[in-house]
This record gives sequence, C-alpha cells and structure tokens, in this order.
Amino acid sequence: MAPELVPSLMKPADIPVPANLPGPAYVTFLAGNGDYVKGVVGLAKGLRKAKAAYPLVVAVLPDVPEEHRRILESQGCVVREIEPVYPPENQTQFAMAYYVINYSKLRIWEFVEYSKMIYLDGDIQVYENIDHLFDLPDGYFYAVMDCFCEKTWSHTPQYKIGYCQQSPEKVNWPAEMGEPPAPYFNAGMFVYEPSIATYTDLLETVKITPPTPFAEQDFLNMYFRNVYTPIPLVYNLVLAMLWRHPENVELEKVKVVHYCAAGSKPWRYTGKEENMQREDIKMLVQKWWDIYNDESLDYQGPEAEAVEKAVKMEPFIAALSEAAPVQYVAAPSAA
Ligand SMILES: O=c1ccn([C@@H]2O[C@H](COP(=O)(O)OP(=O)(O)O[C@H]3O[C@H](CO)[C@H](O)[C@H](O)[C@H]3O)[C@@H](O)[C@H]2O)c(=O)[nH]1
Ligand SMILES: O[C@H]1[C@H](O)[C@@H](O)[C@H](O)[C@@H](O)[C@H]1O
Ligand SMILES: [Mn+2]
Repeated sequence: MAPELVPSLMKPADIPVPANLPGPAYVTFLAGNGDYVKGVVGLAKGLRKAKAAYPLVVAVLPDVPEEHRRILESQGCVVREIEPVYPPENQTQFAMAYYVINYSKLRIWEFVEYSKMIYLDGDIQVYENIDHLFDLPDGYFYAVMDCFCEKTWSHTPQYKIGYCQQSPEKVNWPAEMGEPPAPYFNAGMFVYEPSIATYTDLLETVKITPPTPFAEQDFLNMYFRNVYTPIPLVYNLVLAMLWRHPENVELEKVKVVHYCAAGSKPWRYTGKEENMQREDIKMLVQKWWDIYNDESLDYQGPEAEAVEKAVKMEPFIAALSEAAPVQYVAAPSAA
C-alpha cells in the first residue's frame, strides 16, 4: 500500500485527531421505552444545527428497545449500552423514585475512548455551539449552579428559609445555621474527563453512600465538591430561573436550555401546569419543536458528513498553499 501523504507544514494543533486517539464527544443518557427518545433525537438535531464538531454518544440502559436504538443511530448517534447502577440495597426510598435510575449515569466515566465529554440530559437543547467548553483546563468538574426555589427542593433547609445560591442576598443564610451550603450544581449538564480510576472509585463510593433525594446529582455534588467549578448559566438554563431569578437571566444569550421544570418537556407539553402559559416558555417549547421537526437537520450519513468536513477545510488548505508551497512527507504506513 502506498504511504499516505501529509503536509509537513501543519501546526500540531491543526492536525485532525486520528480516529483511534481519544477526542472529545457529547454524551447523553437514555432509559426505558418511553418518550425520552424524542428528547435525544431533538438533542442530536440541535447539536447538528449548532454545528457541533463532535459526536453524540447515547448511554442506553438494557431496557431501551431495539427500535429506539435504531432511530438514534439513524440520527448519527453512537449508541453504547450500559448496565444499570443501583444505590445501596434497600435504601432507594431515600432518593426520589423518579431519580433513582440516574445513578446509572455514573457509567459514563468508563467511556475512556473519549478524552473529554459534555454530558447533557435528554431534556436539554443546545441552541448555540458550545464546543469551546472542551478547551477548559482538565482536572475540574464544570457545571451550572442550580436553583433551590422549586417545590422539588421542599425537603431542604434552603427551601424552608427561602435561601437560594442564585440570589444569596435576598435571604441571608442565618449564622445560627452554620456555614451556608457549598455551591451546588444541576447535574443535567456537565463537563468531565472519563477515567477508569475515577469510574472505579465512583462505583466503590456510591456503594457505601446512602441515597439522598436528588440521587446521583447529590452524589456527584458531594464527590466532586473540591474540583467543582461553576460556569455561566447560559450553559444550562434551568427554566425555573425565568420566574425565580429573572434578573439573572439574559434569555437572548442563553446557549443551552434545560426543560426540567414540571410540565415543560416539549414532547409532553400541555400548557396546563403552573408557569407553562408564560410567553417565554411557549416560545422555548416552540423553538424545540422547530428543530425536532426540521427534516434538513436529519443525519445525512457518513458520506455527507465527510463532504461537509472537506468543504470546511478548503479555505484552510488554500491559505496554507498560498503561504508556502506545500511540502509533503511520507507518513509511516499502517500496513
Ligand atoms: O424515563 C426516563 C427518565 C429519565 N431519562 C434520562 O434521565 C435524564 C434525567 O431525567 P429528567 O431530565 O427527567 O430529570 P430532571 O432534569 O428533573 O433531573 C435532574 O436531577 C436528576 C437527579 O437524579 C438528574 O441529575 C438529572 O440529570 C437532572 O437534570 C433525562 O433527561 C433522560 O436523559 C430517561 O431516559 N428516561
Ligand atoms: O435536578 C433537579 C431537577 O431538575 C428539578 O426539576 C429542579 O427543580 C431542581 O432544581 C434540580 O436540582
Ligand atoms: Mn433533565
């Protein structure tokens, strides 16, 4: 086989990562045979619209039907089956039933064929490119701070006294209650590095950690407390922010929307629940549907993708050959 030719003038950072070396990727999680698959299809199309440069991996539990897996693959997703993770035996009653399944998300630390990943819930939509988050320094856990004001938080002291880390000046944390709670992130979106050492330790630690209401979200907050680095809320707009802390939200700057408020999942939206008749909510639900229904955003297959990449490279190659005549060196043959 003839040796491949590569231009010797490429700077190391410009050389595309070879397919067999770990590169960045997006990852989401899918459980069951219900309608969350729609959320993931929407997300795949949203990432395509935002021209994300990296694939979307879907970590699926064994109960995701074959038909849903095929839909995801036909949308260009990489489907990876994971085993469920259960919290310590007979203690699941301490976590909200609805959230128990999310412990399985811990398996995504095992995906070491990727160097860095952005996890996104299936009820998230990406409206603007966020690939730059992959350039954040390694060794930290990046996520957006949560809001404590919705009823889902009613079991906590924060909720009871009306304290929220999003506007700590509104209700001060009383001195007699000790230190205010450490910064707490919403686990619907985060940037992390897969690692077998971390994965093994996460699974060992979860086995000896009593479950708490927000399940893996509480657990991840505890586990990564020393490396947690908040990022701006434009990277995960928890919808309740719109009515709980409107002064903190600049909606036109938001890149990532998390449809987590009760009644806001676009594919289940009826408009009946509290706050669901707000104009901003109706607009965001419509925006989600516009992407979901846009056939031009359907995956066109690997050939179309390769052509698009080649077109993107054209100006770069033209500039290179203008700057200096391209010299080619023989790359070592894989054969
Ligand atoms: O039947 C289901 C339920 C959930 N999911 C997946 O699990 C994710 C989390 O569920 P929700 O988005 O419905 O939950 P919330 O956004 O209200 O939950 C938040 O709190 C949870 C606590 O367990 C998790 O941390 C979750 O990532 C975080 O966004 C979904 O997006 C989806 O990716 C499914 O695939 N099928
Ligand atoms: O992860 C949870 C969930 O998204 C709830 O819907 C929201 O009210 C909470 O703030 C959050 O912590
Ligand atoms: Mn969610």
